[in-house]
Amino acid sequence: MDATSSSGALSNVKLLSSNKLNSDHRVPTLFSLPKPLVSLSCKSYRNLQVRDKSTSQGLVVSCSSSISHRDVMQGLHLSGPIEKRSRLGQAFCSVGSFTCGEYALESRSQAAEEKVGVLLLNLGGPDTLDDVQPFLYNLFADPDIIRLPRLFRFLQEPLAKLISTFRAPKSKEGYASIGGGSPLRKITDEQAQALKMALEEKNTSANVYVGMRYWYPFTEEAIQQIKRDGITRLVVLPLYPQYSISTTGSSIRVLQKIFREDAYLSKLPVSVIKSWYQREGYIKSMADLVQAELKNFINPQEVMIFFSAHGVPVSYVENAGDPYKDQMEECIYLIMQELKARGIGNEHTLAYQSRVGPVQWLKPYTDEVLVELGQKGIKSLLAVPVSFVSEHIETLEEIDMEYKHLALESGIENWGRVPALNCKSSFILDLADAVIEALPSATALSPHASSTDADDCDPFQYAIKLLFGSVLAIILLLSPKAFLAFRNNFIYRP
Ligand SMILES: C=CC1=C(C)c2cc3[nH]c(cc4nc(cc5[nH]c(cc1n2)c(C)c5CCC(=O)O)C(CCC(=O)O)=C4C)c(C)c3C=C
Ligand SMILES: [Fe+2]
Repeated sequence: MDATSSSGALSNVKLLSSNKLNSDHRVPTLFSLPKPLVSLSCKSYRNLQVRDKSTSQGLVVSCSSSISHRDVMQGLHLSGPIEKRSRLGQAFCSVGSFTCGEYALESRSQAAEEKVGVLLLNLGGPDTLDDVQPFLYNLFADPDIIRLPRLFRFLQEPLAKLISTFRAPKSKEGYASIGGGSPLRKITDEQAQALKMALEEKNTSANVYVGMRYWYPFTEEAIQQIKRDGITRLVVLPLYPQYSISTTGSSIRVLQKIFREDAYLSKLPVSVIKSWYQREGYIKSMADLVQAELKNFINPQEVMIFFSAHGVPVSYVENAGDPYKDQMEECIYLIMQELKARGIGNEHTLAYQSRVGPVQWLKPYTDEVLVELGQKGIKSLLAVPVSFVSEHIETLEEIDMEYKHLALESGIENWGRVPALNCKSSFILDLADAVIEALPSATALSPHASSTDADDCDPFQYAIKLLFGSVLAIILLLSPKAFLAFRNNFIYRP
C-alpha cells in the first residue's frame, strides 16, 4: 500500500513525499496541513500534537532541537525560516522553512507498513501458593536484586535457592492472606487492554504486550510474540514510575540481552520510557486519588499524608548511582505541589517499606516512622503507595494489614489508604500519550547494559565486597547457626 492511500482518514492532509529507506520500512511520510484545519499544542520540545480540526484526527510532529523552547511554546505563532527535521527511525528529512500555514509533519498512524507494539514491563507475581518458591528463586537469582561481585557470581544461583527456600513459608503466608496469589498478572493484563483502547481513541493502533521479570508471562515470551506479530516499531513502557536498577534496570538488561542475540530484534526501532514519575497526567491522577481519599476523614485538613515507597538497599543509591531516591523525592514534591494548587496543604512525609535481608535499606523505614508518628500524637493518617501502579502484596498485605495494625497500636486512630492507580482512566490516557510521544524517537536498542554492573564500583569498594562476599559464603556454607541467622534476616520485618 502506498503512503497516499494510507492517509485516507485525513482528507485535509496532503502528502508531500515518501522516502523508501530499505525494503522493510517506507518512511517517513511528510504532509502539509492547510492552516485553518490545524490546531497545534505543545506537549514537549520534541513532540507537537497536531489535530486536524475537520476530522479530529491526531498526529505527532517531531521537531529537531533547532526549534527552541520559546518557538515551541508560541505554537501557532511560529514563522519561518526555521529548519525542521522529521525523525523516524534512522532517517532525517530536512523540510526547510515553514510558516503557520504550511506544516510539514510526519505521520505515524498513516505509515501503513508500520506495526506498532507496546511492551509493558512489570515484576510479576506468583499465581498460586505453589508458585511462591520458584518465583522467589527467579527474583533472588537476578544479579540486579542480589548484587554479587563478578568473581562471586557462581554463588548467585545456590544463594537464590537457599534464600527462596527459607523465605517461601513467610511469603506464602502473605500471599495466602490476599487470596492465594498475586493480583499482578490480572491487573497488568487489564492495564494492557485499557492502554490499547486509549491508544485507539487517540488514533494509534498498537498491540500491547505484557512482559514480567520473574513470573508468567515472562518478558522472553512477550518478545517471541512481538516477533511472531511482525512488529516494526516498539515502545517499552516499564510500569514503574521511578527508575531503579532493581526494577526497570533489571528488565531492560534482559531485553538488551535478548535483542542483542537476535537479527530481527537488533534492528527493530525501540523507544524505552525509562521513568515517567514527572508526567503531568500521572501526578494529577495521584493527586486525584489523594484528594478523594482525604474526603473520607472527618477532619481532612488534619490528616498526615504518608507516602510509602518500596525501599532499595542504600548501596544501590550511594555506590551504584541508582536515581530511585532522587526521583522518588521529586515525585512526592510534584504531587504535593499539585495538591497545594488545589488548596490542600496537609503535612506529608515519605518513608520506605519492604526491606529484605541483612543490609541497610533507604531510610526512614515505614514501620519505624508509623510508631514515631503515633507517639508524637498524630491521630489521622493517609497511606499513599507510590512506587507501583497496581495493587500487589505490599499494598494489600503489608500496608493494609501489617502497617495498619502497627499504626493503630501506636496511637493513630483514623487510618486510610489511597488505592493503586490500576486502570484509572486519566492515568491510562496519560500512558497512551507517553507512548505516542515516544514513538518517533525509536531506534535500535543500545547493546550496552543499562544497569550498573556490580563490578562498576571503585576498586576499594570492590575489594571490600570481595572480602565480605567470601566471608559470607564461607560462613553460610560451614556454619548451620549462621545459616539460620541469615535465614531469619531474609524475612520482611517487622
Ligand atoms: C518499585 C518497586 C520495587 C522495588 C524498587 C523493588 C526492589 C526490591 N524488591 C526485593 C524483594 C522482593 N520484592 C518482592 C515483591 C515485590 N516487589 C515489588 C516492587 C519492587 N521491588 C512488587 C510490586 C512486589 C510484589 C509482587 C506481587 O506478587 O504482588 C518480593 C516477594 C514478596 C515477599 O516475599 O514478601 C521480594 C522478596 C528486593 C530485594 C529489592 C531490591 C533490591
Ligand atoms: Fe520488591
